[in-house]
Amino acid sequence: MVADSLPPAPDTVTDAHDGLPDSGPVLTTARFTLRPLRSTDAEAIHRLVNDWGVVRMLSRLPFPYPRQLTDEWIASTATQMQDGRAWHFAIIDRESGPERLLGCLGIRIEAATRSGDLGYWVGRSFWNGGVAGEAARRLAHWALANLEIERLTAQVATDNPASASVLRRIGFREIGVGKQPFLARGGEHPVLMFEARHGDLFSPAEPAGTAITAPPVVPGPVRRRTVLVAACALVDSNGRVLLARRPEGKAMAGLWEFPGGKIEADETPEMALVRELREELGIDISEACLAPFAFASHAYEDFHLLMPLYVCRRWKGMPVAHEGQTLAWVTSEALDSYSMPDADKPLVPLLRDFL
Ligand SMILES: Nc1nc2c([nH]c(=O)n2[C@H]2C[C@H](O)[C@@H](COP(=O)(O)OP(=O)(O)OP(=O)(O)O)O2)c(=O)[nH]1
Repeated sequence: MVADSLPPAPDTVTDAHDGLPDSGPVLTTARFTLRPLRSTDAEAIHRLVNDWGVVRMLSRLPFPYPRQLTDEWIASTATQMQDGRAWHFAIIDRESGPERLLGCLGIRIEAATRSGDLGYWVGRSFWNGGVAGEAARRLAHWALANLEIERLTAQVATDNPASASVLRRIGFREIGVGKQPFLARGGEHPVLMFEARHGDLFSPAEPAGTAITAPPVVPGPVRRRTVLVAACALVDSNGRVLLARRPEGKAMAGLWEFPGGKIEADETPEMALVRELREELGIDISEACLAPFAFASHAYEDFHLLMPLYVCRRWKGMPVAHEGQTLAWVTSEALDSYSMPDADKPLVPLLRDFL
């Protein structure tokens, strides 16, 4: 269990009310459903969390944990989600027949640093079954792909090695030690601090430890197929560039890219861009408005990307996301705060100087 986890401190402002709209994202893993909390979860949550073994690892909870605080906290989660301040979920076991709540997890957003703090706990009778890892991995992937954050943080009490290894298995990196007040323990306690960014998280298919295993030594140059992709920096009259965030389910989900796509066999790069921008954004550009600007040549693990980048200042229509992407008009000063694919990184300073 992560120290800075759920539920919040008793003095947290809450909007207690009866019954909650069951709205908000619902995520699934192989075994569990992660869904927004309901007022009817209170009894199960209180029973599981009001346990010294659980509470001592959660920084913000008193012990014993009063039932009334559970109700207030559940009510507050809906408001926090609506305001985009935090996203809380119940971990529901789908295999158990009638709904069985195993624990909770959530992410609190720190807008100023574009980061989200991950917290979770699992009821004692469900420990050692991989519940926290499976749920936290899903939430971490979802958050980095869908929320306005570029990194995740988490803290674990130093006497909670099981939780630290959950984070490592997901792909979190340890970045230091600190101290946190733990209400139930009546004072400060040392914590390990963790962080994960795009690219750190292991995919569900990757066996734990993949990233730290030394790659096999391959003699000679690695041969990869070259993929041709045309991309375009659309620049508006205020000098802002349009970036599109790759949606969940695609490779590099959550990273921001220049609109564009693969060049088909019978296409020129310009033809591909005219087609892609119509399909992806619903805008019409003319080939004559595409100014070649720079190119990326980058070795990804499974292919080599060759990507000409064009600049375009004139088009017809208003860009609208047609393929599940999120769009953002970004000033040149803000470009650095958007995580982009590795291939794009050398292009950003060139574009910033140009704008
Ligand atoms: N459009 C675009 N693609 C980029 C950028 N940087 C970068 O590495 N890429 C990569 C991501 C993809 O592997 C490939 C783009 O191809 P795509 O958009 O047609 O492919 P995709 O993975 O989204 O989807 P699919 O067509 O393969 O289903 O190039 C960029 O700035 N813009």
